[in-house]
Formats: sequence, C-alpha cells, structure tokens
Amino acid sequence: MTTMERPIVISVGTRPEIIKMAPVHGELRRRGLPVAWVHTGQHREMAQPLYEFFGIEPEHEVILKRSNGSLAHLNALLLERLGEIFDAVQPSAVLVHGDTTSTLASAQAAFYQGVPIGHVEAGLRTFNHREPFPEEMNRELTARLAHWHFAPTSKAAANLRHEGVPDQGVHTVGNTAVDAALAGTARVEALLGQGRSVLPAELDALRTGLRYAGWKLITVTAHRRENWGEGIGNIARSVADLLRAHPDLAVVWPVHGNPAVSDAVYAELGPLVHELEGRLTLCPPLDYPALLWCLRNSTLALTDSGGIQEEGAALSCPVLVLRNTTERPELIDAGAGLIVGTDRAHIVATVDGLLRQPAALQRMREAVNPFGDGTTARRIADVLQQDLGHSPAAEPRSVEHA
Ligand SMILES: CC(=O)N[C@@H]1[C@@H](OP(=O)(O)OP(=O)(O)OC[C@H]2O[C@@H](n3ccc(=O)[nH]c3=O)[C@H](O)[C@@H]2O)O[C@H](CO)[C@@H](O)[C@@H]1O
Repeated sequence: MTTMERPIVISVGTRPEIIKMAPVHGELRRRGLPVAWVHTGQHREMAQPLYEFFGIEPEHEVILKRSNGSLAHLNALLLERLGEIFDAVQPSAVLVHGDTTSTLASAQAAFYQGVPIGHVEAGLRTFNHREPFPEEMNRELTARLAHWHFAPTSKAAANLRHEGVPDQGVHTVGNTAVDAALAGTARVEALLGQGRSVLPAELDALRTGLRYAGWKLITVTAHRRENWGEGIGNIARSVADLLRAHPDLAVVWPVHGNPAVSDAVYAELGPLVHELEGRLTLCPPLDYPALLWCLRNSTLALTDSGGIQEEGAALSCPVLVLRNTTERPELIDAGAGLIVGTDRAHIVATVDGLLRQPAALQRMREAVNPFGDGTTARRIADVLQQDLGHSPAAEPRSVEHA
C-alpha cells in the first residue's frame, strides 16, 4: 500500500471524543481520503446513537475482557489490542483526542509501529497532575508522542511550546466541538421544522412552557469526581433555591448515571418535580441532539463538563462553571462564562444577579467564541492532506484567538 492508500485511523471511545472527532472523520471522507474508525470504548451500545447521528460505522472495535478496574490493566489491554489492529490496518496516521487512557494507549501503540500521531485538542493544561487524574498526565505524555498537535486556542499552543514541542508541529485550529455543535444544531432545527421528533418525551412539558409561558431555561449537568458528595448536593440545593425564587425559571438536568451523582440529585430535587409543575425536568443523559437543543434554548448553562463549556460558547449560551478551575480559561477571558465553584450561596447569587441584569447576560451571549468558528475539521484535514502527500484542498489557515 502507498501512503495515500493507507487509512488515517481515528481511535477513540468516549462520548465527548466521538462528538469531537466526528467532524474530522466527515471532512476526511468528504475529501475522499481513506479513513478508518477504531472504537475503543467499553459500552458500544451507549455510543450507537451518536454513531447513527454522525453517520459513522466503526470499522474496528476493541473488546476488552477486563479482570480488574485498574488503569494499568486497562492501559495494557488497550495497548496490546490496538497494536494488533494497527498492525493489520497499517495506518498512514493515527488521530487521537484529548486525554483519556485510550488516547494515551492509542498514541503509544501508533508510536511502536512508527506511525505519526495527530493529537486533537492538544495543549489543555491544569498544571496539576492530580487534577484531573490521570487525564492531565495523559495530555502531557500524548504531547511527547504526537507529531501533529492540533491546539484549539493560542493559549493551548503556548502551553505546548513551553514544554518544548517544536513550533512547526503546533497548529492552532480551534475546537471541533464547535463544528459539531453548529452543524448538529442546524440539523436539529431543520428536523424540528419538518415536524420530526428529535426530543425525548421528557422535554415535552419544557418545550410547551418555553413557547407559551415565557419560561427561561437553565441546563444543568454535573459528573466530575471532584464534585461527588457535597458538591453535587450543593448544586442541587442551589437549583431548588433558584426555582423557588424565580417563578419563570425552568431547569433541565440530564442526570449522570453514576449513583454517586444520581442518588444525591434525586434525593434533593426528586420531591420538587411534581410541585414545580413542569419547571424542573430530571432525566437520564440526553442524546446529543436533545442536549444541543437544550443549550440553544437556554438562558444559562450550569456545568462541570468540559465539552459543554465549548458548546455553550458556540451556541451563545453563557456558561457558569461548577468547578474551582478550568482548563478552558479562554471561556472566562472571552466573557462567555464564569467560574462559580459549588458553593450554594455563590451559585444562587451569581445566577440571581445575571437574571436581574439582562444587559450583563446579553454581553455574555454576544462574547466572541474563543474556540473557533466551526471550520476546525477543515483546518486539520488541510494539514494532514498536505503532510501526507495529497494536494491540499485549501491553504492551511491558523486561527488567532484573544
Ligand atoms: C476528567 C475529565 O475532565 N474528563 C473530561 C470529560 O469530558 P467532558 O467533561 O466534556 O465530558 P461530558 O460532560 O461527559 O461530555 C460532554 C459531551 O457530552 C454531551 N452530552 C452531555 C450530557 C448529556 O446528557 N448528553 C450529551 O450528549 C455534551 O454535549 C458534550 O459534547 O471526559 C473526557 C473523556 O471522556 C475527557 O477527555 C475530559 O477531560
């Protein structure tokens, strides 16, 4: 096989990775480049609706027989199996995303085969190896292994350069989360316009309330380990306070399946659902199109998620970050979000303040999205096409961010 015939392999497994690599997959396919998808996640059935939404059929799947839950065991199994797959597939390049154990194992397996690695969403740092663990170290180690570093912002690019990554390997391209969110929202709105059902029944009351009663919507999500226990309880209590104080407020909270999260949320808020007559929706995690619809129609998002910070900025939905830190400081610098942590009184005061000052809220909605303009996948494909010997469809461009 010539380099041009060997596929560019995308190796990912979790929900955010699939969402963020789907635009790259779509763009490589649109250009007629050979591309293969390796699913490394544990629960393929959970990923299936996403694959259907994006029209992706993974060519390969890593099925792991784990005998214990340790990271070392997971890494070893992934490394061995991915080595076998890459050996059979002979990729011209392997693309990995972000910071998971499978990101690092995919990069290692590609490195052992002498295959160049492209790291998408490179350069995010908290500068604390324990927070998030092991993700922060996975980010650094993947940077050591990668050939192409696709940094979402100039800040992320600067982080890489400070670590000695050669300048010519760093491409500031924006974040593919924006590509996915903009294209996905357009599709959701088109489908709704045709009267097709995109939203689950759980959101019906909410839709009616937004349309006819003038409710303002807040989307809430929380899943991070650091917020388990007290943090989640505080967030839930602040949501109850806000709903009681603002009769025109509605909240949708897709509750993460982990009992460390769901038990606390339902204990605090479950009894309120009936009392609030449709203004509080607690539901299982939403399919991606429904989540996009929620953000698009929300006045605010309260979240500890990374992806939702980027999607909020893309969809003009101001984001309050339920953490004490973020590896996406650009959101705050751009004025599109605020760090609020998990203190009940502080969350309530911040949301109250914003609801009472529409001009401040409007400024946040109008902030320039620091994560790009939805053309990140094109920029990534330009670089790969040029470096792998195809004539580029367009000149690679770089995005400069504040
Ligand atoms: C420890 C840590 O920091 N880990 C991070 C975490 O990333 P995250 O915080 O972005 O993850 P989530 O919030 O789970 O996912 C977000 C995506 O899911 C969509 N979504 C959400 C709720 C829902 O009901 N339905 C949906 O469709 C949503 O639109 C968005 O695109 O895991 C990644 C690898 O797993 C890591 O790389 C990343 O560092």
